[in-house]
Amino acid sequence: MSMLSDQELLKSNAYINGEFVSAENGTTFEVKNPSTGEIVANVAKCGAKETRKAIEFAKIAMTSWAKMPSKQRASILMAWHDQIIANKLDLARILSSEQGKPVAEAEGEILYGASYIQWFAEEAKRIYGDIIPQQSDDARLLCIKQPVGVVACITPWNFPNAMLTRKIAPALAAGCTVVCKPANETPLSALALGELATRAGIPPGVINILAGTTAEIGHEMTSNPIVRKLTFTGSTEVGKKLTVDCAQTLKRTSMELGGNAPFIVFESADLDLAVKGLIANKFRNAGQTCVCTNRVIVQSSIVGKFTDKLKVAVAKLKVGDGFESGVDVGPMINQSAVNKVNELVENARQLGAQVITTDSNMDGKGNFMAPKIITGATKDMALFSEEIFGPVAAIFTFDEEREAIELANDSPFGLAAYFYSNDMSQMWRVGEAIEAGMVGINDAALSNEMIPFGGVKESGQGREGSKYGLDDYLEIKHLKMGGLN
Ligand SMILES: NC(=O)C1=CN([C@@H]2O[C@H](COP(=O)(O)OP(=O)(O)OC[C@H]3O[C@@H](n4cnc5c(N)ncnc54)[C@H](OP(=O)(O)O)[C@@H]3O)[C@@H](O)[C@H]2O)C=CC1
Ligand SMILES: O=C(O)CCCC(=O)O
Repeated sequence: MSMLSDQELLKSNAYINGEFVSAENGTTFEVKNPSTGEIVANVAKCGAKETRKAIEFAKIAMTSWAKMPSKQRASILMAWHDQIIANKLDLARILSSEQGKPVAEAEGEILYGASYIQWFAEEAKRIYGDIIPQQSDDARLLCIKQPVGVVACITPWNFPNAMLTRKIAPALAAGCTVVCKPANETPLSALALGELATRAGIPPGVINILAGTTAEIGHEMTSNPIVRKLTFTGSTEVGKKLTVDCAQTLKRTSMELGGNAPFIVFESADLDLAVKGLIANKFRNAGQTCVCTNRVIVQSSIVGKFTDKLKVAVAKLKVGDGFESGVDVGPMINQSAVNKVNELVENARQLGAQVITTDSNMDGKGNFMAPKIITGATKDMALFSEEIFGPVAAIFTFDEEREAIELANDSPFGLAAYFYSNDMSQMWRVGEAIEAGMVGINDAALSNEMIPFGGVKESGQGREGSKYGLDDYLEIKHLKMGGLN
């Protein structure tokens, strides 16, 4: 990658115990640019052996990392944050070249990812215990919080930087050490974070990063008794499997899984605001985000007006290579993602929906897909219940508020939900009635490091970010100090 100002950030070996090492058998796998199909790097293909070693190094590193005063841990985390900010452009270029999203959007992700490190560096100094009112004169009752242990982190390809920092930062702040498996499509952003961790003075073994033979790595992570917690972001199917596997050694788990976000537009809504919110939310990362709108649910009385405004806005989106200026929508991650979205669109068309493809000569070229609006969508279509994960906005209609809530909640998922209304009592009623971990009211950009990110139902459990985010990485221990008389 010639466009990097610091070539040392492009790492292709695994980051284990502070060093970049090849796989024990020397094998590699290709990481390709989804826009061009070009090979960006050949990355060390690790398996069970390398994972076991990394876990053992993480265990050794934890003895001193957990004991380090929290203020010192915080300042090391801040040094890592500062390294990331100083190298944000190179990190964005690496991210865009392996994931495809426009470079400006990738830079946004780097800043977003770094914000979790800053937040948890601050929170590291606020891990308080408790003193419980005593029950007798001769004893005092206390609670202290301790790191849960070595943490395994498995992350997806859609946010190769931020999904990892959102896990590593709270783990390290709590005093845990980590072994991370980024998606094989996008390991380079993760490995660059390893290089910057070394530069920031994060001790060897505290962060380990490897990719390769997924099933072997996953099996070692879920079965090795040293690992005390697994945190995962990805599909519900894999999340369920990992949860079952972790049950054998009763590891704690945090699961950030698939969504099926409803976006309800009530007749009282500011339609321009709703369209603006939908465009930013639905087409972010080419629709490949678990909090992207999946079902646009619009009150019948305004559906025509809303759809007209949406068509105008969608037509302005430019599809293309993330390195071209002015591009809003990059490629899909790979051909199978394109095929999956096309199948959902075709299913809707066959069941009577109209498909409006905006005028883009990029549609169907390689991994590119032009944004689409589907009108006349109904519950029997697969895209009502399946995560679209692509740039397709499907519009369903309703007549009454009760119907909108029923449609929104008619899903096993419950991650994000959005609605637009200018009726204050409706805002409270609907906000409380929707089954989701996060609800945006007249706002569809929920994510930031200060809010608890996570879902209910089959969208997972646990919360990332916010003042609650450390809890997933801490154990509460009771100490009774007796014999005081
Ligand atoms: N909630 C979310 O943010 C995401 C949801 N999804 C949804 O999931 C669908 C499929 O996407 P996909 O990338 O396949 O998601 P996956 O859940 O398969 O992948 C997420 C991560 O889990 C890893 N993984 C997969 N199987 C195992 C296993 N048995 N043991 C350990 N790790 C494993 C993957 O490795 P690798 O891929 O490298 O082999 C990757 O690092 C998408 O279309 C979308 O609907 C996808 C990504 C993110
Ligand atoms: O899991 C995902 O799809 C990424 C969530 C992106 C965000 O934090 O908004």
